[in-house]
Amino acid sequence: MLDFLSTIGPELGAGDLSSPYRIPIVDLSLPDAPSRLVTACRTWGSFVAINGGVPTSYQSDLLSLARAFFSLDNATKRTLDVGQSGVAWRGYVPPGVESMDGKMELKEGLYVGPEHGPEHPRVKASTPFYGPNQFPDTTLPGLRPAALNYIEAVTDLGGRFMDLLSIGLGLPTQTLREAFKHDDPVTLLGLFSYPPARKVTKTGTGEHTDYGLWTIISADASGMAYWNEEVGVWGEVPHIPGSIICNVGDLLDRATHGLLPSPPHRVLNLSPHTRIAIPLFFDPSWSTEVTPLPLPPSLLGEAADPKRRAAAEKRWAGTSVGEMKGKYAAFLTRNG
Ligand SMILES: O=C(O)CCC(=O)C(=O)O
Ligand SMILES: [Fe+2]
Repeated sequence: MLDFLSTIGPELGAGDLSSPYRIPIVDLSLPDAPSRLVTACRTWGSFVAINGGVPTSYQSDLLSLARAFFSLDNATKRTLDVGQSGVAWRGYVPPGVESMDGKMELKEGLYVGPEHGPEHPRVKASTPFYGPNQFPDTTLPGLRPAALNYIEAVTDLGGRFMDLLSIGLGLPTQTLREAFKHDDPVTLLGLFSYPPARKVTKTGTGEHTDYGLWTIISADASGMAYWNEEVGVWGEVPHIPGSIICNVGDLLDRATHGLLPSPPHRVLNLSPHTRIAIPLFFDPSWSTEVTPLPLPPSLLGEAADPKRRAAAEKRWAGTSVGEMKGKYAAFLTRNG
């Protein structure tokens, strides 16, 4: 893969709408949304959704409350340290702690999720990603309700993406929703702050792929780019207020026999302002038996094309989705 730093142009990071390589926009209110979504995912592994039905006030409220959270003093933020939450992985992550590519990242974060009380069977069983949230209720009481409203609306949207994808792949509408048990998805929301990079060598989030099915992102500025392996270019994500960025994760790549690639991506904030992004990681139910999807024969034929299959196997090698069997829970405990 080309190093993205060698492809950097003056427009990179500015979300240049005239760039020939940018992630396609899919208007979810139009009848051709299923086919556009599938084409975008097959080409880029990602798309920018507009008219998705998530109230724009939910996005803008949570983006500004997240910004307010990160401007709190360090001592206050550290009282919510993610380490205190154990396997639930909910709380504050200071800058420099997480790394996607082994290099120091500028990002700081607060992980939150749907509320699960102490009596929830998965909390009692110490299931990863289930457990109490750590919200700054005293200093920022609005953050909890804004995050919970946003999680609910975006989780619904994730299910809708599944339906559109089923239709676009020529399958009955409910196929993917049922295959991944999306009445009971595993979700986690990251609230992330990316200070200005100042140098192009300092990524906010280093190059990586996402593990699960979809990552669904609202952001208040540009800075995100996806790698297209076939063309060998970075595709910039245009910043359209009110839009929602979505990308395929490794599990959906594998479940679609490699037809929808999980794209390497990174965040590089070259603007002089801090960028806030709120990705929701949308995964199957914990109890899903994950198997490759029953795609129509024509698509299975395309996926079996030797060149395409070899590229897919290269992507899967060394990831937890390489061996596609067992419950979703087991995937997380394998190398991811
Ligand atoms: O901040 C973003 O826009 C996305 C971050 C990301 O890629 C991730 O957390 O997996
Ligand atoms: Fe990611």
